[in-house]
Amino acid sequence: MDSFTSWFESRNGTLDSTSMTITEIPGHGRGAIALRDIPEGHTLFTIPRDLTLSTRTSALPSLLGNVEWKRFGLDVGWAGLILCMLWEEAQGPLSKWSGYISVLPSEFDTPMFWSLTELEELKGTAVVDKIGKDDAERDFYDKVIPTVQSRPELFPPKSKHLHYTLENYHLMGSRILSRSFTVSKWTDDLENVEPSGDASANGANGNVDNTGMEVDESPINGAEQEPDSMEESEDEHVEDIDDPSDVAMVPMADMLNARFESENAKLFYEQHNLKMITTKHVKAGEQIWNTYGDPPNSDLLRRYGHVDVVPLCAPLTGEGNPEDVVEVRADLVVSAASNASSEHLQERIDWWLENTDDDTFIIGTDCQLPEDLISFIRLLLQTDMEWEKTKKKSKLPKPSLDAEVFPVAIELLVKRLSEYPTTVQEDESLLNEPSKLTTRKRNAIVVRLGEKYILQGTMNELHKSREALRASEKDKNKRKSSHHSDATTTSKKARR
Ligand SMILES: C[S@@+](CC[C@H](N)C(=O)[O-])C[C@H]1O[C@@H](n2cnc3c(N)ncnc32)[C@H](O)[C@@H]1O
Repeated sequence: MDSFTSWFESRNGTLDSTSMTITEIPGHGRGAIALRDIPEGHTLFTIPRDLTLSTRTSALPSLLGNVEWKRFGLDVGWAGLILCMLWEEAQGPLSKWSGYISVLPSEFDTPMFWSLTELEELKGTAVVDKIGKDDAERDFYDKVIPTVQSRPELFPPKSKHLHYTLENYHLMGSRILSRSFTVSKWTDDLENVEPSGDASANGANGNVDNTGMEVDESPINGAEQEPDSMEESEDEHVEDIDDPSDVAMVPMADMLNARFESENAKLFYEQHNLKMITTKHVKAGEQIWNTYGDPPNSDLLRRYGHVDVVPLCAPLTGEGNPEDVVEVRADLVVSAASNASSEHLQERIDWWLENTDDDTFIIGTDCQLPEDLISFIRLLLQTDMEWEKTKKKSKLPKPSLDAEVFPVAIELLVKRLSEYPTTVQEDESLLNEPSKLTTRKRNAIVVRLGEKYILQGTMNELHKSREALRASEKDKNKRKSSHHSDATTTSKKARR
């Protein structure tokens, strides 16, 4: 770490080494530890914008030329930044970022690098379909290889097999996925900024924010020092951002780990610098945590290779990630509803997709059926006459949980649970013997068990609501009939 810190400071980064140090933390890789009590609002380190590594700051896009950059499709997605990182690495000590690239991790526990047997453990979860290995491979062959072959003076043929390999491409992609920030252009200077890909304008005016790591605009209470003009990075994952030149690697800021609701430092950005500032008092010896936006474990595992396990809130009990979710595909809803519904569903499904674009429903740890799911089930259950009315009014069915919806919803949850090859009990007993599990297997079990807890919890909540509905209907009928017999008695009395 010493050589990295020296490199960082030699490039005008500043680090308060009396307050924090970067060190190995068991189970977390490297992380930042407070060396003393640090007040809220304290600047831990500062990164000049031009020390961030992106397609705005690397010289490669301008050397290649904007027209060629676009011709090879490097302005779309992450291929451009990955190529910049491969190229910077190939420059060795001549690269401005050599002291940074050399300390980036070369091994990952993200599912991108799992064997097929390991991936089997994730069957049924939201992870498997989102790994994106094939898309990355396509970009490598369609964009990177043709670019490299077109300019031997920039990419010497003998360096091809050393640096511009598919394996390295995946490695750089994973580094971006787990460590990058969103660094947009500084708004005040937008007009002065050259089109992206021109290194002369690079980095002069970018705003930074980590892949999942955040920055805040709100004033910091009790700030030891408060920068004049500061913005906080948005809680926006780099995967979702529109402009790929906003994706940036931020040396030092990416050394901080994160844990559910534990953030005590955050990256703020100013016109020329990015600053890591404490957002809470941090005691000596404590870890300094950034935030990755508290995603569900399925996303944490896919992007970062670890999971969060903390106490869960009612209606769930035990431990897991409170932000966990289960995805339920619309086609599974259709199959759960098929016994109870009309045979001609395709027209309704097409209408639903046209009107909502919703083909997946999300259930969270509150274990409540989402309104859009209830509305979709009701659409499938409508009589032909009701369906004609819905079409005419162009209005989604009301999301009310009625007696007809319950059996379909319960059937749906049973079907969704059966997509996992193991049961809750089997997973729990596997987790009870941690010494028999690899980290990857343990993490896969935590992800799938978290999803199953939600499905089971939702089933319990549904049974409770159904009982409550039955009881209230019974009550209503009772009241109706006693009202009826009262009325009969009264009228009999009146007749007498
Ligand atoms: C932005 S980097 C943080 C620095 C990293 N630990 C390192 O050694 O360079 C993100 C990576 O740190 C690790 N990490 C972060 N938070 C963690 C946590 N709560 N538990 C385990 N690993 C964590 C994961 O490997 C993740 O991919």
